[in-house]
Amino acid sequence: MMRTTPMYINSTWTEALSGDSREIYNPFDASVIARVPEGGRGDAHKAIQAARRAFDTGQWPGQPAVERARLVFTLAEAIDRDREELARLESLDSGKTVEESRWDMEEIAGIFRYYAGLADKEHGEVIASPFPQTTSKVVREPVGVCGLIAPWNYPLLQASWKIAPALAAGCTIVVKPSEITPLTTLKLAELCHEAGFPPGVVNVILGPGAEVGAQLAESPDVDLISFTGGIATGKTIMRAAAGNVKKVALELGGKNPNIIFDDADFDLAVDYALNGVFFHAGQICSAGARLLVQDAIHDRFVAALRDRMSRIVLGNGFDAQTEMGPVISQEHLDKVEHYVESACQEGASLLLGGQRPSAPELQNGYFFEPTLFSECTSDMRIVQEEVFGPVVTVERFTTEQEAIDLANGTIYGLSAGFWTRDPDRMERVAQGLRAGTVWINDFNVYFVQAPWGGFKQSGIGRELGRSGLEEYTEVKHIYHNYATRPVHWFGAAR
Ligand SMILES: NC(=O)c1ccc[n+]([C@@H]2O[C@H](COP(=O)([O-])OP(=O)(O)OC[C@H]3O[C@@H](n4cnc5c(N)ncnc54)[C@H](O)[C@@H]3O)[C@@H](O)[C@H]2O)c1
Ligand SMILES: C[N+](C)(C)CC=O
Repeated sequence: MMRTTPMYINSTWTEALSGDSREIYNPFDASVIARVPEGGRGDAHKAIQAARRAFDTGQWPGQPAVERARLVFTLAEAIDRDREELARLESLDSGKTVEESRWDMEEIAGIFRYYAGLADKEHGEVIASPFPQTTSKVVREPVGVCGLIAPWNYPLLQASWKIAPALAAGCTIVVKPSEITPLTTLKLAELCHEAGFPPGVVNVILGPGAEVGAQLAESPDVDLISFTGGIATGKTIMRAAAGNVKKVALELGGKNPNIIFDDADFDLAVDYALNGVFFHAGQICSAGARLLVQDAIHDRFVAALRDRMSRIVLGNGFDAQTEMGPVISQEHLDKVEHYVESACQEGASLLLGGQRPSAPELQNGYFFEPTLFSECTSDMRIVQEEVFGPVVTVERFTTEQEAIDLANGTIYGLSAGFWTRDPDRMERVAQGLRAGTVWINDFNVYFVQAPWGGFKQSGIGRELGRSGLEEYTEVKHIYHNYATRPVHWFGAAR
């Protein structure tokens, strides 16, 4: 299957100004599945100008919110209709199992429905003015032109967390998917076209982050940049955004602790420890890749985990029996291997995996075996840094406070989970953990109604929920004096 899809700028299908293109690969076997334009700064500039005009002429932001809601809802219905095609495209492009991609598409349609529903629920607020014969009200207005930059691991899901609320709020958008996984976002552009968004409201551009993404971050014509991706890129974007003090929303990485207390439901905790890590071969920002296990159950837990991990079925995401696909690219595979080597050198005990699988049918793809390290300590790189692969580390602890301190002992604070039957401990530990999401007796749960985002260096701002819509609005206070009297303060005889 070979697709060729141009970029989408000002409601027009567009090749790159340079004429350059890029091949897109299936991580399962490194085969070429598509060729797309490779945009550059000039293409980004064109898209930004289209979004700027669409915003400044007011056609979209000035529309009644119910009208915007109608179009966002129409888009949700189109996504729902084409969800199987979208899911298959996502799996081809990212290597994740088609079953996982189906969940993503269901969730994505729900995200557009949710924000279509919220679009006309913003009523503003009347303030009790301290002055007579005046009124004071607070309204929310769309922030303007938004640059939306998405990563490769959940290409359409992460883009939709931005696109749906931005459109519902009345912003105009320039979307940049990861250059290696653009296919579902291009398909979404087709669905936006079909839904009938006015020209310039939705633009999708492609190309390398350091050019196209950087142009979005730097441009004085962009009012807000919302970015999901790695911490180093996030910092670069913050610096670039300083030029015009644009608003910045960042969803960055995580090194998420999953704490197993000795009073936990043992079998459930083992089961969910696997769910916490191995979806999409561990390439999840919220992967519970850092297990903290209490002394009394440590050895039994590690043995049970190792046993289940050894039975994970690797393969093509389109095969029904496949449980885990490849990682995204050769470059990423090299990075995972490098972390595994560093963990061995630092003294972690490799209990399983740690290498590429030997099965002949997996040799063309970017596969890595589920990998388990025990005897890990908090000073190891493998414990502190995001590996973003099918690798889990186990640290041992004795007391509750020690578990909290270990859990909080990284620069990240995206999510955290813990397992216990003690209701008092549930409250204490949930309060002690410094993370944007805390799961008690569960892991890796997210839904559109609840906010998502990170403490510490895991990010700035929140996506999803009402906060996800508020990110795309400016607060305006309107004060009206309807009985203005002279004050004669300056230059008048008193
Ligand atoms: N917090 C969350 O909700 C969340 C969700 C998904 C992924 N992530 C994080 O994303 C990372 C993996 O994604 P990735 O490898 O695609 O990240 P990345 O930072 O390499 O790239 C993300 C996007 O930024 C673009 N980009 C790269 N350099 C840029 C620059 N200088 N200026 C502007 N844009 C630039 C890329 O082209 C891509 O579209 C992981 O760290 C993961 O934890 C976080
Ligand atoms: C936010 N989430 C869990 C959907 C994807 C993180 O990579």
